[in-house]
Amino acid sequence: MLSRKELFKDTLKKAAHAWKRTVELHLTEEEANLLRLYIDQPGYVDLHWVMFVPAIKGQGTEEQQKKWLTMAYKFQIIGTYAQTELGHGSNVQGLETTATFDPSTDEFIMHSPTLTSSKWWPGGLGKTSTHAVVYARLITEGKDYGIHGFIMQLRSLDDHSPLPGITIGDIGGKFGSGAYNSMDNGVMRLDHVRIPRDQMLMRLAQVTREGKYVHSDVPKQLLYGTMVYVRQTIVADASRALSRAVCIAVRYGAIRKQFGSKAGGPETQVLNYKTQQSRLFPFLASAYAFRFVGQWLKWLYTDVTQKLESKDFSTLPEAHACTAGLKSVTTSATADAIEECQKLCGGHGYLNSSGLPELFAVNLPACTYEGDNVVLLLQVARFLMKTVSQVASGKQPVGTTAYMGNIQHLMQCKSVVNTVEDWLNPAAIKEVFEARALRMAVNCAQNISKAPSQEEGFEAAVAHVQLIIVTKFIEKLQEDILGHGVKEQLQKLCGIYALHLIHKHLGDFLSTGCVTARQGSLANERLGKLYAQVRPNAVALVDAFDYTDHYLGSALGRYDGDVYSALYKEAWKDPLNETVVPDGYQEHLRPLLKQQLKLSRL
Ligand SMILES: CCCCCCCC/C=C\CCCCCCCCCCCCCCCC(=O)SCCNC(=O)CCNC(=O)[C@H](O)C(C)(C)COP(=O)(O)OP(=O)(O)OC[C@H]1O[C@@H](n2cnc3c(N)ncnc32)[C@H](O)[C@@H]1OP(=O)(O)O
Ligand SMILES: Cc1cc2nc3c(=O)[nH]c(=O)nc-3n(C[C@H](O)[C@H](O)[C@H](O)COP(=O)(O)OP(=O)(O)OC[C@H]3O[C@@H](n4cnc5c(N)ncnc54)[C@H](O)[C@@H]3O)c2cc1C
Repeated sequence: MLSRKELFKDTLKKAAHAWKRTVELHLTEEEANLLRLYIDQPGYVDLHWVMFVPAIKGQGTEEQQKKWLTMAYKFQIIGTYAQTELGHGSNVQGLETTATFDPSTDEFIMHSPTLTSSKWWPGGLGKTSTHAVVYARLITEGKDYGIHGFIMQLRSLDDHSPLPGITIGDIGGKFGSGAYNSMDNGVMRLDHVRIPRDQMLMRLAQVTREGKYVHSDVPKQLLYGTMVYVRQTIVADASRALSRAVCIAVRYGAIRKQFGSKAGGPETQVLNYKTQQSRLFPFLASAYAFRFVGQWLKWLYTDVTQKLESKDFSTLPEAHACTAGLKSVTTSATADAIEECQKLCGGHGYLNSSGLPELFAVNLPACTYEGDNVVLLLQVARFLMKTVSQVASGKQPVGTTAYMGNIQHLMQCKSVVNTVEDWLNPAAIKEVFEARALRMAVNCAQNISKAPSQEEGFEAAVAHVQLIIVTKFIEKLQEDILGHGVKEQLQKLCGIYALHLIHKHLGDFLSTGCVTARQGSLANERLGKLYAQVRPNAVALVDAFDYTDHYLGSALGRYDGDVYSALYKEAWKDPLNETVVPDGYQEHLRPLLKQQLKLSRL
């Protein structure tokens, strides 16, 4: 119910309090991150910790890190990541802001040459950040060397006013009433602003005192390293958001009753309807699947980072493909699922007090920020096409594409499934996912020379990423899992995750010849049985996420199931209910009613 200004101020207050507690309690970085999660409101700190600090860590020299990170870690400065412009977001190489080296003063001149070169979107830029890593075209000795990162001070550390030559503001209200409106996404124009040469982030490339451009012996893609890092964290965010929505919808589904009473008996819990289960349980399974793949992705990222430190860049393309692909598939599925959970809760799901509208509005932009999901999947397609051509020339693929090495078998195999029970076999499931992904990638690679099709590449990328998620779920189940019967429940969810994808993408599986129509219908039959088996434990499976009522913020998703009293209480909190007769009655309602009354008496 807060206005934009109040909401923004509230975010500042919460962030300042969280930082105070972080310091007082000597929280570790991991604990401090958890604190941000509990605050649960997008704010400038996200950009400071998730992008500004990592950008300096990844692209700054040791000296630069020492200088800037020392201040950033103590919150003496607040930073953001200023890459996107009004005219270009996806196409990073198309950015227009310039950083022209002036050897006479040993400075860069930072400038926005056009309206479309205005920085547009960076979180925290609008009203909060004192500093930013600004991405701009480096020009020296008259030559344009493309996009590089620069540290800029934006606002005075004394009175917070923008420094000379810098025009900054907020870009305006965003989707939803609360949601991302707590964040001051900003616009910035630079008018020949001078910064010292040593504020260019110089780990990947340097400009010498004389103005000579020198590139280090590291891949230039490391410039995109911060985005790889954040995409990896977004997968974990998506799984959390999805599990919150599912928790609300499952708990409410167990409370809500409609129809089906026989001889005056109780009505049916909506969760018992098969249609409700077939819409909802795939989301429950996806929430677990995304959590497991997110844990694996975190491991992959750490592994790649360690390799990069010892100058082994071999796994960088795979890390890019995995983070880009998983970020896309998990955030798109999550946004769709939250919206569907709202429908699964009927009319009450549309109320703000259900918690679902806010959850949707906060998570929807994850499909766009940190790389539009379609653009990122096209990057995965590019990686797959390269891998296919390497396999064709005899190179053995590794990591998540290792299955492509089994090309002879996977291009021809027919699924071994013959009965409904056969679809319980993880090896049978994995084989059809591998065969589908490989065949789609190979078909796309073969067609590229004839008529390049973006959609074919996109679909092949989706198939590959879904294979990764299914595989990581299956691998998780090979680990020791504590708790009586827990593994069995997870096996059922794994089955649901994989089989619902076969159901959804049956066209792909049929057209690539991986499964027959009969096998497809056996998969559906198996899926129906799994839904029935999961139903008795559905509430326990969402309770296992261990969310407090406060964190869930939903009248429908309450742990105690006392949904109706909660909805009733929430309704009375609405400002419209502060007075019995509404504001506006005297000016607009009363005269109207009186006039109609007069007319009717004539
Ligand atoms: C004591 C301690 C106290 C600590 C206290 C802590 C307190 C804690 C408080 C808070 C913590 C917060 C908790 C964390 C919670 C997480 C919250 C998450 C919130 C997120 C907020 C997000 C904000 C959003 C920010 C943004 O959106 S930033 C902007 C993002 N922009 C994009 O993503 C742009 C997308 N476009 C691109 O990436 C590129 O343009 C492109 C599409 C990849 C194309 O690139 P290019 O033009 O160069 O073309 P290509 O020719 O296609 O590529 C060339 C080759 O490069 C390869 N490539 C491309 N990208 C990469 C990459 N990233 N890595 C590696 N390689 C890459 C590509 O494959 C090509 O290779 P080739 O071999 O085929 O040539
Ligand atoms: C809430 C939010 C926070 C953000 N925070 C930041 C931030 O802190 N810092 C920052 O720098 N940026 C930030 N951004 C910007 C964000 O990174 C960009 O919006 C994003 O990268 C998408 O770029 P775009 O807006 O240019 O979309 P566009 O590329 O213009 O996309 C428009 C449409 O075109 C399609 N499209 C584009 N290129 C292709 C292609 N090659 N092939 C096929 N289809 C294509 C897309 O799929 C999409 O449907 C934020 C954005 C949002 C929404």
